[in-house]
Amino acid sequence: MSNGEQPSVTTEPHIVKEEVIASGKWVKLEKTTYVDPLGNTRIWETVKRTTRQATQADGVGIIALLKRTLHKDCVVMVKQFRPPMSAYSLEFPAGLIDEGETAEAAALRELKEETGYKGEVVGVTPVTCLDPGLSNCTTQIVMVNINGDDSENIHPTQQLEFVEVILLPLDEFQGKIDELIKKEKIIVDAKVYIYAMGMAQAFFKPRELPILKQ
Ligand SMILES: Nc1nc(=O)[nH]c2c1ncn2[C@H]1C[C@H](O)[C@@H](COP(=O)(O)OP(=O)(O)O)O1
Repeated sequence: MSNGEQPSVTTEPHIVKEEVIASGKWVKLEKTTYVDPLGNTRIWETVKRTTRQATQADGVGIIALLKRTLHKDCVVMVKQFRPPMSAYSLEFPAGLIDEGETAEAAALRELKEETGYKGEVVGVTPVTCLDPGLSNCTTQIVMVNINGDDSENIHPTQQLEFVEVILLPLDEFQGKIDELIKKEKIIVDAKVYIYAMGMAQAFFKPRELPILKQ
């Protein structure tokens, strides 16, 4: 608050009711009635997927690292036309988790379908939200290593003809994305660009300082 006073929080915020306003095959729009921390009853417009299973997350995103002898490690990316954006996007391979499927199994299945690569899971995030001001959609990001020297991965054949696979070297990830954006009309997924900025920080090596302190 501008006068330095704290608002008097009296209530644990909670949902009162959820009413479906419109529903399609894949998504629905709900009117969410909730009580805010000041005890006021308010309305929020919420988007949900109709496909949510008993699994904790709606889908997975896959950070797949292609490792090959005598090559730089590359991140396996996909470019595809996304109707809601009316544009091509650059994303990590991703997809919805099927009923009864684990995030790890969904990641390996989607990676194979979208890129043709067979990978090995090396890590998985907790359930994370994607756009919490708009929707309850959640994802788990699965880290996958691909042995590019394996005969199965030398000429990978993808099953989705409208998905283009793009390999970007990990140590130049942000620069290569910036080059792509300059060259073609493409929208980059926020998860991808944030990962790229994190990688740029991780690979940044200060030259001037001989002694590094924390
Ligand atoms: N919001 C959506 N609208 C649609 O018309 N169709 C949709 C939506 N979300 C998913 N899908 C369809 C498209 C595919 O046929 C299937 C599975 O998609 P999946 O591969 O799991 O996920 P993405 O790669 O992220 O599209 O669902």
